[in-house]
Amino acid sequence: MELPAATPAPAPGELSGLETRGVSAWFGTHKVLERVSLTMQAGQVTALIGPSGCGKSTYLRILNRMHEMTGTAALAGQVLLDGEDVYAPGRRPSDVRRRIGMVFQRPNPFPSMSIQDNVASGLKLAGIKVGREERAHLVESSLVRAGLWNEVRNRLRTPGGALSGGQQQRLCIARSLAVSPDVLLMDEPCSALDPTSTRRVEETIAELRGRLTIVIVTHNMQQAQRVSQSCAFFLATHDTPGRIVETGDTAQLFGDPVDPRTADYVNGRFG
Ligand SMILES: Nc1ncnc2c1ncn2[C@@H]1O[C@H](COP(=O)(O)OP(=O)(O)OP(=O)(O)O)[C@@H](O)[C@H]1O
Repeated sequence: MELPAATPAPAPGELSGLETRGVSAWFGTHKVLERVSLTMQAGQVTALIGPSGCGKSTYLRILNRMHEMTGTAALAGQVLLDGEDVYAPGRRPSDVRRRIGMVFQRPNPFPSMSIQDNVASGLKLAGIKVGREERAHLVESSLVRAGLWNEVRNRLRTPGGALSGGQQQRLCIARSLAVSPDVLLMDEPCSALDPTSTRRVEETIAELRGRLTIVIVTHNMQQAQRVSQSCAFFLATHDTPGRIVETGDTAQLFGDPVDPRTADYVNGRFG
């Protein structure tokens, strides 16, 4: 599947990269991640792959401080956005979540709210006040960047819930983009979509590359290869928590993996 070329990257220094150092995680006494260190390059798409239950979603939720919303959750290690610890004392989780947005497995627009209000709701939730004109501009530019503008420009006041599943997912991407995040986390964003909608979301990801940093969890090996430049393979066993087995350039990890467990997984021999 041919995807459009990435837009030219902004000047170096304008984009934020993300890095974790020795991140471990628990739910109660159950340790689910073990010392995960990973660099997610600014402006690139990093795919997290691995069998069910190896901790990919937990890791993603740690990156924007959603993990701590679960009562029993604990963690150790560091998450650095532009070199600064997002868990530093005094740093507000809501500020972190504005800079590091998230798109979920199932599209979750506000169904009875209009398309334009859905996009603008991200601003409201983040406490960002804008005038009417700027709001309209942000709604349009966010929908353009999410690849949805042409399909909805004549029905901005109709409910978000009336869109197709794929369009709803792109609406959720637009909602995230409206607050100008540095990083967009995507947790299996196409798993509830048909192949055509999946392709459209993948095109959107390709168009966003170079404009912000993207981290995507996917079970779809073809998708990981189509959309990402870097890849991390997670694995947990019956009695050991999830950890990274191998990380690197996507083409290399799929074409010439170093670890035999990576080779088995990317070639569909388990998981
Ligand atoms: N809220 C929770 N409370 C307790 N345990 C949890 C919770 N969320 C996840 N876990 C456990 O943490 C481990 C990792 O789960 P996680 O969802 O991060 O894995 P995953 O690799 O994303 O799986 P999948 O690919 O199936 O989504 C699993 O053992 C899971 O049961």
